[in-house]
Amino acid sequence: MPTLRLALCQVNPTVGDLVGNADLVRRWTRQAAEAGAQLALFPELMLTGYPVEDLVFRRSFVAASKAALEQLATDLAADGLGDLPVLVGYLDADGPPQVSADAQPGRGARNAAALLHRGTVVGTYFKHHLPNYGVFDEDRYFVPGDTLLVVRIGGVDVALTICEDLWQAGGPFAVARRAGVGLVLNINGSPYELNKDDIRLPLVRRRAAEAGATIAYVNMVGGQDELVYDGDSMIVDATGALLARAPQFVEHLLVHDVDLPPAKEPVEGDEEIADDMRIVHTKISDILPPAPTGALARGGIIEPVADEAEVWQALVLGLRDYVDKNRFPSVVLGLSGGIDSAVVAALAVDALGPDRVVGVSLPSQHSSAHSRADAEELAKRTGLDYRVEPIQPMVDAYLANISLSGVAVENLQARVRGVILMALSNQEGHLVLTTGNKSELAVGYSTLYGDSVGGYNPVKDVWKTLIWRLAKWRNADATRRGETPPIPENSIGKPPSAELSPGQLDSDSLPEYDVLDPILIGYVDGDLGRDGLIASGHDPAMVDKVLRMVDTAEYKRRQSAPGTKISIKAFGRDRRLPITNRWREHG
Ligand SMILES: Nc1ncnc2c1ncn2[C@@H]1O[C@H](COP(=O)(O)OP(=O)(O)OC[C@H]2O[C@@H]([n+]3cccc(C(=O)O)c3)[C@H](O)[C@@H]2O)[C@@H](O)[C@H]1O
Ligand SMILES: Nc1ncnc2c1ncn2[C@@H]1O[C@H](COP(=O)(O)OP(=O)(O)OP(=O)(O)O)[C@@H](O)[C@H]1O
Ligand SMILES: NC(=O)CC[C@H](N)C(=O)O
Repeated sequence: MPTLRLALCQVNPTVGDLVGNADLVRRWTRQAAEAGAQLALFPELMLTGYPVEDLVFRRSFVAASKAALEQLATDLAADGLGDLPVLVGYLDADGPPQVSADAQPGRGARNAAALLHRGTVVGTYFKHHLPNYGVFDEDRYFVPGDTLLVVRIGGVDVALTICEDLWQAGGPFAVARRAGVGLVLNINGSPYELNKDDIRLPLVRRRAAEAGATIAYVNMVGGQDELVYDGDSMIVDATGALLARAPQFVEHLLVHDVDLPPAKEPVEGDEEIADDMRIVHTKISDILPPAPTGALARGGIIEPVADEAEVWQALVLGLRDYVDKNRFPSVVLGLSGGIDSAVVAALAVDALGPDRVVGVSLPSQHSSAHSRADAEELAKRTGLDYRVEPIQPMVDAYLANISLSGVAVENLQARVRGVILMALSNQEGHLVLTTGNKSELAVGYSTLYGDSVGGYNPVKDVWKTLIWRLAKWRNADATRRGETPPIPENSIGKPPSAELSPGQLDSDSLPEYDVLDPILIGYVDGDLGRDGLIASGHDPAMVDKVLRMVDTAEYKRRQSAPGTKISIKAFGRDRRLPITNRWREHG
């Protein structure tokens, strides 16, 4: 039985950085070769990054992607790595964009994978199943492929597939069984969602059974605007046994020796028709690197971590990559002494280090002594750059010149804070972090152009009840490691308050968060209607109140900063609703 040493390269590409991404492939291919690999795999749209969105419509970008692929094949050979077959995702096109006036049926942009060997592209596969739900819009961009490519490597027949091909029954994996392959490669740009890693393994097992073959699944890591990729690359054999699994949220080279069935005829050039796909065979078996020597490569199996640890890592990576890939030197945020800003500050310090985080206390006449003390305590524990900028003189200057009362005065304070944070951003170059959690965003509990100012919101997709769980987990984790817990216990324990008027508490305007969040989760994440929410046990009057708040806050969400998606339905691209909308479920 042949053995192939596979190298799954779980790397972090950057959208649009064709040169940098190609360099990443060259560096990791070298490492794979040094580990004795016989086949190296890189993620979906590796060369362009993923998703490239409307860059697909730019012919110049498509041409650059194709040229970068050819150049990469040449460079790998020049690097002395040409003997190692490398599978890499890239953007291709065999016709004008689908949206153009000269569009041709069945042709256009392609989400593609190329097998590189000895300085040339020896095979190309076009993604067959295109995801068009949630954050994915691939029907807008790509034409589906209809051909399964089978390559013979080291005496094993290997089929190439891309991401969504794995998520739907039928199609490439069923066709792979008809082709009698021993191994299916699946390259991914699969964004993180809480619990998705629990879905992936059973899914890969089902497809392994469908194909009757081993599956090597490689996913990218890193942040891209709202999305964060968690890696979680793995190899599962035809019986469903998990052979190797990479850690989440870090770059990783997973090298593993896999025993595979020898190829049967047919060979190169033979074609069959199966389901709605053709099968094309390419034979490159004569040009393998020498068999690896020494000990067997065993990639190891990383066990999944607790939900809070997983979400924390996702938020840290999403923030770090947003800041670094957009080339910000540092971030700034307002520290109120409350839990949201404390959690965002702790995330920022974990992501960037304390020297790159500025925390500003912006007290007004309503700020309590404890909130100032808690903000200062957080700064001391984390070591971030702490400043105090009292806002009252600026608020008073407004009020001396314009007559305001009630909510207008409350919001003025939040807006003066926003002005100061944006001024510090302009003056010193920091990215402003905004701190509204998902519960607040859902019900519109924030001041437009006030505390909602900012370029990125690390907790945009985190329900308030999860914010508290994360804070407790992060502190406990620090204690376990013998470190100082970053978040003051006071900030975790005290009742939430905007402190915009005397004695104000969130609970004056909102239900308690342990009542609010389950209704919001049903309405937002679950798309339940009023009747469904009441049937699942919620009080009808409370449901009406909450739904009214959510429905009328759409305009605020549409203007809100992007933030890391961690749930099945994040505000923004996952959940799109009209602002002007008279449909109401509530009484
Ligand atoms: N459909 C629509 N399309 C576009 N714009 C629309 C709109 N409807 C209202 N507007 C505009 O929005 C304005 C109202 O929004 P906005 O000015 O934000 O004010 P508003 O939502 O009335 O008040 C903000 C609320 O958030 C609370 N808050 C503020 C700050 C922090 C926190 C916290 O979480 O701790 C809570 C605060 O106590 C207050 O209850 C209107 O005056 C109008 O200009
Ligand atoms: N006194 C303040 N100093 C600095 N920033 C503030 C102050 N008050 C509010 N902010 C900013 O506005 C955001 C929203 O204010 P809010 O009072 O809701 O605080 P929070 O941190 O969200 O905590 P909580 O909602 O639990 O009170 C804060 O996260 C913080 O970034
Ligand atoms: N890029 C893709 O095709 C991703 C789709 C797939 N459902 C996933 O989330 O992993």
